Amino acid sequence: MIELKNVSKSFDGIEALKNVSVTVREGEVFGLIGTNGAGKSTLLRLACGVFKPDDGLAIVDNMPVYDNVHAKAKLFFIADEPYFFNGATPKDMERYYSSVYRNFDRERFYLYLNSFGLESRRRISTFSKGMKKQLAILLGLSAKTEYLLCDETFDGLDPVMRQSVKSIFAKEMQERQFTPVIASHNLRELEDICDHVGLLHQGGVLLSKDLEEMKCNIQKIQCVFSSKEEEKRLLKQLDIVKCDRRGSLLTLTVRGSREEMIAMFAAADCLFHEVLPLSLEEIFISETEVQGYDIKKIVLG
Ligand SMILES: Nc1ncnc2c1ncn2[C@@H]1O[C@H](COP(=O)(O)OP(=O)(O)OP(=O)(O)O)[C@@H](O)[C@H]1O
Repeated sequence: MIELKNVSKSFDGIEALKNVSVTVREGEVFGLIGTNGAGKSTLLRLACGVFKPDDGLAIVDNMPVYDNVHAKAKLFFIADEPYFFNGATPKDMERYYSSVYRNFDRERFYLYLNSFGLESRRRISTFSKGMKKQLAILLGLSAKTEYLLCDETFDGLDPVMRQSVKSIFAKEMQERQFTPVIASHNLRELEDICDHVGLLHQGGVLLSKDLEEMKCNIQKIQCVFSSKEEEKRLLKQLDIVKCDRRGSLLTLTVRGSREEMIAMFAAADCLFHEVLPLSLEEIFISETEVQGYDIKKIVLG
């Protein structure tokens, strides 16, 4: 488990994080979302012991991580601009990380490299930005650390690559203790990947919740009512977050459980109704609205 307990960090008077507490449990994919400058990189750097908190504690598996090689050996951090040695090839980087991480799986690294079509002896400086990100992910996965901290690593990966990385994450999570933490400024980049999402805003945590838990509480329903009267009657009973109308077709975002909605709409006089899946953005709109925030001003959809 990674625990940040009341951590604060400032840089020359700029408060990057203020009294932030976050817990990342083992075996879940933790998404960290926030706009540019919200404090995501600072939080990840505190979590992996690159920075020392001004106040509070960063703990990995019950060990303070700063200046602690045992705790640090459990983490691999992929920076937003991955660092590679000057003139290095993927093979050179493999050699380096093999010497740093004692469980580094060389065989798997070359298998991954091959399946991603990256050449082991080509200079990394000739790779595209996306290829560099892929390589950083493959090095991080092959290091076999329990925690993989990814700073904007998914942003900019093409859909096919995202899917491949997602499947590898799922496979690794099945095979061993593996907990990825993925920071992004874009909710869509985290869609379908995360089990838990923490929202950072102006150096503080606005919310930190399980996606399943959030999904249980909000539903999207498309429906056509048999009459205006029936529409009015049912809408009055619902806790509506959003209502879009196209002719007689209504698309409603409503607070409540799926079972509750199915029962209400089945009992109502509808010509048609269907409960649909919600996007992460729609869930966040509802969650942050309760706290008086406009999500569109906090993160980019
Ligand atoms: N080394 C540093 N020196 C000075 N200020 C810094 C440093 N690192 C971060 N900051 C400041 O701390 C705040 C949080 O920055 P941070 O990089 O953690 O945000 P972020 O959420 O990762 O942003 P982005 O999405 O743009 O990468 C910003 O105001 C930034 O200017």
